[in-house]
Amino acid sequence: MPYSEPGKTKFQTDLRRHLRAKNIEDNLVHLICEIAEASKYVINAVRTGDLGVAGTSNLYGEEQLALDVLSDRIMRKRLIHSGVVCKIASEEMDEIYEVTTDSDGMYSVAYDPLDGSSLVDVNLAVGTIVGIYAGCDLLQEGRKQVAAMYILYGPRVSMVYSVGDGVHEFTMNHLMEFTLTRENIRMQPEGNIYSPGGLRNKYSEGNEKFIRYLEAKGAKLRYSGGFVPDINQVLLKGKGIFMYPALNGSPNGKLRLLFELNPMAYLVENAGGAASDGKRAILDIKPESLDQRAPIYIGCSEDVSKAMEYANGN
Ligand SMILES: O=P(O)(O)OC[C@H]1O[C@](O)(COP(=O)(O)O)[C@@H](O)[C@@H]1O
Ligand SMILES: [Mg+2]
Ligand SMILES: [Mg+2]
Repeated sequence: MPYSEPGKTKFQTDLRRHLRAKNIEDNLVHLICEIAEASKYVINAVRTGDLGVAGTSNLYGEEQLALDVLSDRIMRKRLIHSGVVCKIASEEMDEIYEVTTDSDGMYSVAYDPLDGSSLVDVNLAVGTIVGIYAGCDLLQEGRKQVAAMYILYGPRVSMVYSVGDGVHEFTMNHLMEFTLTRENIRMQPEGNIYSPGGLRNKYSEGNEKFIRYLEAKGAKLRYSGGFVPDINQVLLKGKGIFMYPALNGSPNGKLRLLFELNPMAYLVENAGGAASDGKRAILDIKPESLDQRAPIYIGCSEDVSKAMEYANGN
């Protein structure tokens, strides 16, 4: 048999090897691999776990499913025992969890353990979203993230990550290992897919006009109601826009800055796309609270610029 190096065959590059080539701290390599490991238990829970409610609610007052609670516990335990995390914030926890006060070489992690969990009862794709910061401050602008990733639990399990040096997709193989499937994903300037969240009868006139503009240029509607698969489609096809705008009665839209928007904005910007709340880049918003929400337009840069023009009534 011809010689092949560990972690790399003619067909496969594993995640750890890919990360090691990125010239980042060993602790960060370890952390990203630990999160990828945790996702194996989350997918197992999604595939075979209890689909019922947990009987509790999260800090947004939303009813938690048993799967939300279990996925959160799986992620949290893995992060606590990773030895490289000082603070953890989760969409399903009321407060920041402090693992240690020692900040030396440590990271903080904000995550949504099971995004789109209301879709599990109809067997649609869901995901886990993660943003990583160096040190122990979680209330920083998203631009300060040193890494972001999501795991998509679809017909296949895939993982997309960036440490600021390209955006890369890995897919879980039959041994539950993540192997490289697409490297240096890039978005085109303009797209032909649109994914509009929120009740249309609560859209502003500007947002309505933007939808009409997209339809007039021949863009196709593609909205599953799961942020991870919807973003994954826009990002991997490289052409499209996802939006969850301000709505009448919900000026900050629905999606959460720390747990959902910042990691996705980091990934999309690193792939050459853009993400805005209608006025400024998502990654430039300084969060004031854990549960902060923001409107979002995210995807191809020219489509996002156009959305901002319409949102601001130009
Ligand atoms: O039901 P809507 O209003 O279309 O909202 C869909 C959005 O809400 C979410 O389900 C919110 O996430 P959670 O499931 O983590 O609460 C996103 O995945 C999705 O983009
Ligand atoms: Mg979510
Ligand atoms: Mg969630």
